[in-house]
Amino acid sequence: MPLAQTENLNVAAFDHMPSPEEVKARVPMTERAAASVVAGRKAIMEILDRKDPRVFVVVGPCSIHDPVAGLDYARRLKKLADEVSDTMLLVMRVYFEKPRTSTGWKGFINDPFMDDSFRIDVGMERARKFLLDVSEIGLPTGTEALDPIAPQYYGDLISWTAIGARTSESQTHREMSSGLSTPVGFKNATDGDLEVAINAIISAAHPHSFLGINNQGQSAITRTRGNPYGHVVLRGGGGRPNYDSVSISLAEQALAKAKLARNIVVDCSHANSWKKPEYQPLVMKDVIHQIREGNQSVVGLMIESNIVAGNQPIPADLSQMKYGCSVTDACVGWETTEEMIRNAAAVLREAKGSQERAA
Ligand SMILES: O=C[C@H](O)[C@H](O)COP(=O)(O)O
Ligand SMILES: C=C(OP(=O)(O)O)C(=O)O
Repeated sequence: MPLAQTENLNVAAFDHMPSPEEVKARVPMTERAAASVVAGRKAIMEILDRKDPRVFVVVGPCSIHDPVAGLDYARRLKKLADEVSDTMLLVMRVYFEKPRTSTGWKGFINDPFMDDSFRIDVGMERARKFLLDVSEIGLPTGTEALDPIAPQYYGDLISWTAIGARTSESQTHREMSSGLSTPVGFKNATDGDLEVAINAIISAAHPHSFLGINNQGQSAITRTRGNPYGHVVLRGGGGRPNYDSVSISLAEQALAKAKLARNIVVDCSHANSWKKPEYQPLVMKDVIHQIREGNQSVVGLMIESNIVAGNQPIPADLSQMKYGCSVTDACVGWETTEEMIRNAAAVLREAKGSQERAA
C-alpha cells in the first residue's frame, strides 16, 4: 500500500527563487549607496541616543508600486531634506511589503506586475534596485519588515525598520528584529494596545536563535546579538488616536516602568488620522507643538505622502493608473508634504533659537 500523502496538500507549486547572494550580484551595493545607508543609520541612532537633537521623519508613499514615480518623489524629497537638515532628518518611506487586514495587493515584492502573477523573484530584484537608486540619491530609507526572509535580500540598503501593528506581537518578527542592522520601530497594536510594542522592544533587545536563511539561500540556524535600538511607534487604534499629550505621557510612563529609553515616534497616519490624509497635517502640527512646549520623548514622526493626494483602486488596465498616486492607503500630496515639513522645521528652529538664547 503506498503511503497516504500527508504534506503540502494545499501547496500548488514551489517555484525557483534566486538566493540573496544571486540577487545582490545582479544589483550590487555601491560605495555611494553604502555611505548613505551608514550615515542614515548613524544619524537615527544618534537621535535615539540624544546625541543629535533633531527629529527624524519617515515620509513617503504608503507603498511603492511604480519605481519611476517613486524616484521622482525621492528627488523632490532629497531637496527638501537638505533644506531642513538643521532640525530634521528626512528618511524616505519605502514600503514594499503590505500587511493586509484581510485580502488585497500585498506589495511590489509580492506582485510587481499587479496582475496576480506573483513574480516575487522579479519584485525582489526591482525592489533592491529601487532602494539602491534612492540610496544613491543620498536619502536614507525606512521600510516595514514583514517577511522574515526578505531582509537577507535588501536589508543592507535600509536605515530604519518598522514592525507593523499587525505583527508587533509576533515572535517571528521580534526574533528577526533582534538581528536587524537598523533601529526598529514597533507599532502599537491595531486595537491601540501599547504593551505589545513594549514587550517587542524587550524581546528584540535580547539575542535569539531561530530558523532563517543565509546569504546562499540555505536554511540556517540564525543566531542574533539583540538589537538595542528598539522604540515605539504610536499609530492610534481601537477607535482612538494616541498622539495627544496625555497618550504620549502614558507611553512615557509605560516605557519608564519597563526601564526602556523614552523614545517615541508618532505616525501621523493610520488610526491617528482616522486614515483621512487631510488630518495628517493637524497631527504633525500638534506633535511638533508638544516638542516646542518641552516634550523630550518624541524623536520621530511618520507621514504617508505621495506626489498626488489620495489613493486609487488598482485598475484592470494598468495604463489607466494615475501617476504618483497611492494604490494602498490615501496619502497627502507633495505640496502638503512640503508645507507640513517646512512649517514643522520653522517651529523647531524657533524652539532651538529660544533654547540657545535661554542657555
Ligand atoms: O498602511 C497600510 C494599510 O493600512 C495596511 O496595509 C492595511 O490595509 P488594509 O486594511 O487596506 O488591508
Ligand atoms: C501597515 C502600516 O501601518 P500599521 O502597521 O500601523 O497599520 C503601514 O505603515 O503601512
